[in-house]
Amino acid sequence: MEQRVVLITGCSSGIGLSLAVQMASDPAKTYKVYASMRNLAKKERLLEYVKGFHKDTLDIIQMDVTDQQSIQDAKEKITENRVDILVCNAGVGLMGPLETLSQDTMRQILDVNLLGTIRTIQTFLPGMKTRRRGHVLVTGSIGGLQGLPFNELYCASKFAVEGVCESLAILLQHFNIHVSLIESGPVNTHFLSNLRRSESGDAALLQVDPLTRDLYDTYLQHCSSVFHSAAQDAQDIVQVFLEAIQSPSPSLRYYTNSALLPLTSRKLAMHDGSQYIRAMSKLIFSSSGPEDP
Ligand SMILES: NC(=O)C1=CN([C@@H]2O[C@H](COP(=O)(O)OP(=O)(O)OC[C@H]3O[C@@H](n4cnc5c(N)ncnc54)[C@H](OP(=O)(O)O)[C@@H]3O)[C@@H](O)[C@H]2O)C=CC1
Ligand SMILES: CC1=C(/C=C/C(C)=C/C=C/C(C)=C/C=O)C(C)(C)CCC1
Repeated sequence: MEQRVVLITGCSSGIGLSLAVQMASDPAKTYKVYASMRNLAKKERLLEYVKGFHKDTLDIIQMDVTDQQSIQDAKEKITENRVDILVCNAGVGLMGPLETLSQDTMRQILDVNLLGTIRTIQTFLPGMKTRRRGHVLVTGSIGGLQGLPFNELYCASKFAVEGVCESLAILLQHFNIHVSLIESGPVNTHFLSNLRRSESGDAALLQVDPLTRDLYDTYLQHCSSVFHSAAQDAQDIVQVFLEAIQSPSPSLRYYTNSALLPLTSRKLAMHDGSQYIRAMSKLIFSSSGPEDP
């Protein structure tokens, strides 16, 4: 049977790397994986994982999702001249009080997470439409479904990606193209160490009022304990990707961690949003307690 051609962005580490390794190592050689990364100097880690298995199932190519020319060049390296499964996974985190974020930092996050995802889809969508076949998968986040304090820009980028995918999914039904978001909570990857903080770092933080600084400290402690105690492994996320990829009728959303669902449904339980805000505030800041108005 003809191999299914897969392009994955952000394969230098984390979820992208694990997904590329798993798909390229499929014993039936079902997939031809183009594992893309913005910096090919980082390809050794991926090569170590696949060892000798990859000759006809893996190609590592350069692709920076913030650079349209680099996406175009990557497209031209796909010898099959088609992509059946497109995985938009590249992304960066950003944490810090909103008022400390520089214009450049905010632009960079939106450029990678939102516009990078859009550019990638724009480039490969026309081919899928012509062939009336394709599956676009995007690494979504709890931060795309509900607000997280001190993650305003990151959440804005991931909420926006939800809007792009949900809107496209309605249209693309007419082209037999599926869109799926793989919604993850915390995952043990390089995400936390790679995440951007405010450009001007500690100096900007010192300008912020003391209550915000205290709450930020509490959040950072909470976040690191959540990542240590409840984070999933990239391999768990890969299993959910494969479930979506192998489904004859893929859904728009897949949740990697059922523990997230109660919080997500709180958001919808009261239409004015108050229940979710109260629950999340209590979970994260319970010891600090909100000040009386
Ligand atoms: N880890 C988590 O807790 C969660 C992560 N996610 C999402 O998962 C996705 C993957 O992150 P994860 O594996 O966790 O973290 P990693 O930091 O390990 O991986 C991120 C990948 O994105 C790449 N990347 C960053 N900027 C660009 C760019 N301009 N062009 C191409 N690639 C780029 C990185 O490359 P480089 O090495 O060059 O920086 C890296 O390969 C992201 O979209 C993230 O938002 C969602 C929910 C939870
Ligand atoms: C408090 C709390 C949570 C906090 C999650 C956090 C802080 C997640 C951060 C996620 C990031 C940064 C994702 C990136 O894509 C959970 C686990 C939802 C549920 C239990 C209570």
